[in-house]
Amino acid sequence: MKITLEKYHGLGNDYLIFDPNKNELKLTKEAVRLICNRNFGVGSDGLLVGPILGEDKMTVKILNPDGSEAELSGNGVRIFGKYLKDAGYVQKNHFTVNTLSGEQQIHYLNEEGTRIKVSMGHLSFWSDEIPMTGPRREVLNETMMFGSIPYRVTCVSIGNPHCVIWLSDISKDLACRIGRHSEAAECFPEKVNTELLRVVDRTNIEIEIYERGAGYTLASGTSGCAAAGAAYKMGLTDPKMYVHMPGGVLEVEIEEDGSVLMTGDVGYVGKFTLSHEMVEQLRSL
Ligand SMILES: N[C@H](CCC[C@H](N)C(=O)O)C(=O)O
Repeated sequence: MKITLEKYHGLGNDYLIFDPNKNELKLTKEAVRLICNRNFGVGSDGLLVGPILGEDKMTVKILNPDGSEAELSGNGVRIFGKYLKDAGYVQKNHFTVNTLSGEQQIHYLNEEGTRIKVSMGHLSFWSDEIPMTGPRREVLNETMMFGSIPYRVTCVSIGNPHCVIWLSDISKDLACRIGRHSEAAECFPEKVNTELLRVVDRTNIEIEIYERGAGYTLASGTSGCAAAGAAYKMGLTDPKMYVHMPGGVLEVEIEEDGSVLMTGDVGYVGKFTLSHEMVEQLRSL
């Protein structure tokens, strides 16, 4: 049995694509963890399983390296959009991809499909839609304790849950120190992605990211959209801005109706054919 995986990255947020039309392997949580492991496996920030074809829809399952499934991944959907073009599944420059959180519109902005615009759906700050415990309210500028330290947080869903913390100074170290506490805080029944937000000016923000189910990453599309949405909701920025992350820059636009457009680059790393030994190990998990 031959298993091949294609590796892409969105601003350094790397994903492996497992195409079920080309690979026969039952993917258990343990198998996903091993494939994504940077020492014992191929290594990535997640796995994209698709296209799952049916009823003239193309669906992608988004799996974190801990084996959990995510409702949406901004970099993941952009990467998947490029794979669909590279693998010949689509010829048009504008089409729809189906995820757990709904349908995303993909627009190729160049012939190679390396620059892609995605309509990411709507932002919601309502606690029951994030989800968060406590009375139903919009979670804006609330004080929350992470690691016995108080932080002002704005929480938002864009299909997956986010906790945005506005600070004057941000760093990888601080993102990891806070993220370790916030990811699995009791008030987030489905856990949470955490972003540290620094507002540079009305059209530029900077973020550091600690992803649910993945930990620290160099970039995250949904995190970029969530942080941009929170900054705009707090009146700190214009609706269109550049989101600067350690891995690169995303363009994010918050539309009048609260829907979000995200534009950024995608890179192709290469194809991996797993060894017989690795395939047998995966089949045993
Ligand atoms: N870890 C996230 C999913 C991946 C998000 C990120 N890689 C992106 O590009 O949006 C979650 O569990 O909600």
